[in-house]
Amino acid sequence: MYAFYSLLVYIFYTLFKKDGGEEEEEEAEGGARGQQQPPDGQDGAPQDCKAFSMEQSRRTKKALSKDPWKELSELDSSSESDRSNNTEEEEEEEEEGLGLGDAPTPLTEFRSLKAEAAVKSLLGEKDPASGKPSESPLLSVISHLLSFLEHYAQMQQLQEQAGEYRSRLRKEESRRRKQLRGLKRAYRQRVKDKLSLIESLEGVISEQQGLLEKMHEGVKLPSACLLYPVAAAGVHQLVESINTLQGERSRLSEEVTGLHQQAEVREREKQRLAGNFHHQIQGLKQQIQEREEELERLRMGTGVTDSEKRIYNLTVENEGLKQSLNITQGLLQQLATVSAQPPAQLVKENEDLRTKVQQLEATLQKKVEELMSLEVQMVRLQWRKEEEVCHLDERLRGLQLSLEAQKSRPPEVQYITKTVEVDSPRSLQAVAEAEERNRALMEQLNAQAERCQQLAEQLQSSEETTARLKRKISDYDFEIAGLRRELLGEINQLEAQKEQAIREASQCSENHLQHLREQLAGVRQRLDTLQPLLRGMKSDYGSLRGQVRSFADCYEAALNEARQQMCSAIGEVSHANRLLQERCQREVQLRKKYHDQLLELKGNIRVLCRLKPLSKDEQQGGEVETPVAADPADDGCVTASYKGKERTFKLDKVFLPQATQEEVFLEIEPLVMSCLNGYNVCIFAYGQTGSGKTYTMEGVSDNPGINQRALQALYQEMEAKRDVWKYSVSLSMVEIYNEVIRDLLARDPHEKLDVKLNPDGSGQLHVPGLTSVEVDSLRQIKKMLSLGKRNRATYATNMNERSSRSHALLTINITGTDLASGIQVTGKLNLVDLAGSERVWKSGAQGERLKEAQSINKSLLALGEVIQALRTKQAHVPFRNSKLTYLLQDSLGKGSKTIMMVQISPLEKNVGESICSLKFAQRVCKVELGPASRRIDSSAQREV
Ligand SMILES: Nc1ncnc2c1ncn2[C@@H]1O[C@H](COP(=O)(O)OP(=O)(O)OP(=O)(O)O)[C@@H](O)[C@H]1O
Repeated sequence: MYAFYSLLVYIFYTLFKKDGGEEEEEEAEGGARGQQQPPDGQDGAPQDCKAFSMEQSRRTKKALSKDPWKELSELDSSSESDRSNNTEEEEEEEEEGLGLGDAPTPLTEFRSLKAEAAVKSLLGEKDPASGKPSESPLLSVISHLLSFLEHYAQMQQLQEQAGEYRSRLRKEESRRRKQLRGLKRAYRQRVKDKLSLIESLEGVISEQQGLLEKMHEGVKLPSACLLYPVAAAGVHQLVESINTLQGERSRLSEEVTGLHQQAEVREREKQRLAGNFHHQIQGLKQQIQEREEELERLRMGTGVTDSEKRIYNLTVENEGLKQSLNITQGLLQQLATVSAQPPAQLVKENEDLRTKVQQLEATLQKKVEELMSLEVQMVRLQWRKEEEVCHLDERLRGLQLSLEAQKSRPPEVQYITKTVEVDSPRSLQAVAEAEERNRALMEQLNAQAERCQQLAEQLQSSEETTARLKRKISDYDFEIAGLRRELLGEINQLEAQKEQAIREASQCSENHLQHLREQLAGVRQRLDTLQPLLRGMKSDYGSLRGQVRSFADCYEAALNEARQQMCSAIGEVSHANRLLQERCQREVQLRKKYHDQLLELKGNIRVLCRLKPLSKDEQQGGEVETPVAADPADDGCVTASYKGKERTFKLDKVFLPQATQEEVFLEIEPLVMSCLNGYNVCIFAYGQTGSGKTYTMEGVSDNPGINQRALQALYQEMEAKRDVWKYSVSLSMVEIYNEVIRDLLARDPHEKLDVKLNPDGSGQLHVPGLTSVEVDSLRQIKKMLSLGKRNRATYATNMNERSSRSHALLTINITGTDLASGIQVTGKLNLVDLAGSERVWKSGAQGERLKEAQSINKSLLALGEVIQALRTKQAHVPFRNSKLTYLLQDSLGKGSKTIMMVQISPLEKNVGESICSLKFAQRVCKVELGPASRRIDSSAQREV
């Protein structure tokens, strides 16, 4: 409020104090104040008006005295080098000067209204709406001011509200998102937990089922081990206790089964071994007895062959005994393996027994070997003895035979005696011979007797040897008997040791078995005590099973519930989001509306910027990085980097390169449509050659631009309103080339036209001789447009060159008559495709080109001057300085609605031109044409 009252006091003071002589200073001050804008880019707030010092005022004056458009006019004459030296400095100055005095402030608004009111009061004008004389300027100014301030305050409030809503919306969104995330996380965790619980429970159930089945099969397992404190400790503890009990149970059952089996096997083995041992001992005893008998028989002088056989048999038996010993050893080993497990004592005992048996075996083996060697010796001796005896017997037999033969000789001697008696001489000789023979025979006999004697002696000695040998044999036999006795004793000892070992082993097994039985009894006792618990557990298990079965349903139900909750939460959030978004959109629309209203009130020229996309050739040429770019976050901002410096330009709207023709048209559609309500609208495309002006305005055959779309939209609207309004549309097309106006719809487009004041005294401009075609359909308009285009093309020597060197102007005049009241409104739509704004002088153009450049520059400079005059609200606006501005006077003047479309080529090589265009655009932004006014002719109003 304080600011408001301060402002009012200041306004009154200014109003009553100042007169024409001080106007300039006032303007400068106003400009300075107008420039003040809050740092956040909002339009200037009035409260700081007093705060700005005289220094601001001085700066403003300086800025105003430096007219940027003067620079352009100097361009033709000044040299390139001079300019390049000064460019930086001038640009800086321009930067500072930009926006001075143009910002919409209450004071400027007030001033314009004051001036308007003063003019009206001077002319004695009446209010066109009410027909009453105009109010006192002060009152109207104050009322305007108040309404403006009201609007402004409302707008501020709405902006604040919108900001608040937006921040609240953001907070709400983030909170909802967080909530949603938390819910999702909790839900996922719950699902995971439930699944793991189900898995563990399923495992427990399957185990329990298996156990139950085993129990049902009669396996006496320590099922009581399965018992555990149920439920109270929770499912988790239950699972753990079940697992541990299960482990203990299975371990115990295995142990018991193993012990049972061990005990049985050992019992069987023990019995079998005992039987085997007994049997073997019996067999050994029998064998020893047999061997004793055999030895006895040997001692009795049984034949050598039998002894051999006996020895062989004994050896075989010994082998058998060895084998049986091996078997016994194997069995003992098996027994040791069977009982190898836990009782270490048994293992040790078995080991001892085995070593003992091995020692015994070794001793037995030694003894058997000794016995065998003795037997072999004995057999050899017997053989020798028997051989000798045989030899002696044969000799004796031979001697006896020879003796008997000698004894049978006497008949031969008798024959010799007889012969001697019969024949004496001869008988004497014969007797002598016989006696001789008898002597010889006697000698032989004596020799034989001696021989017999010798033989008898020999026989005697051999008999003595035989007796000696027999004695030796008996000695050997005795020795063998002793050895056998020893062997028997050892065998007995061994047997005793074996029996002792078996006894010890069986005792040990018995003890172990007893121990196992005791353990089993203990386990059984535990089983008995745990049996009731097991029964309880069974019931618990049953209930648990039931719980588990019902858990799935509960779980499903919980899931569904959670899902429903989530859905409803999401629905709520999305609903709230939607509401907030709608609200936000409404707020944004409202804000835009108020902003537009504000602009409309101020009558600002709206400046739109369109960035041309890179063509395929440009993209292939590697020019993808562009120095001019739009800010995606702020659709009113465009930045350009030039010589390492980045400049930001704030415009009303910036279209990205990918913006479509439709998007561009949608932005300007409301303005175009206001023609139907009696407004003058002008849309002009500005930019260097090739930046897309013609594309935006005319478009291409399959993608029309603003011109065609505007006409189409106007026709659609006229069609829609045809019951209420009657419209008539006329169209004209001109081209301005080298400051000459040519009619593009005329039969002879070469004819030069001129702009003149309408002789009807309305103060309106007209072009005498300009063809204005009444059109009543879109088709006809299209025909006219193509005719104009054709004429322009036919007229041009080089169409492309020409098109960029001339301004094309399409004017549509619409007169609407309200069928009910008869009120007439007249609107005008000027659609202008300007010539390229580039600096042709740079190329050193000569002749025709120089003339073209000069005329383009002249017209564009004139446009700049007009803009500057409008911006600074000069009393005189130099519309007549060029054909272009003169033609556009209705559209650029007060009460008109104007849109400037700045076309920008984002290429590096064009950045200088682009920055120039953007600077010009920013200046145009600041132009205030005042509130748009309708052209209404109520003279034709009917009596209703
Ligand atoms: N937004 C766009 N999308 C696609 N192509 C475009 C766009 N803007 C311009 N072009 C293309 O760029 C080329 C030059 O465009 P255009 O002729 O409209 O430029 P201009 O500024 O009118 O040039 P001049 O001043 O010489 O008439 C044309 O081929 C046109 O099709």
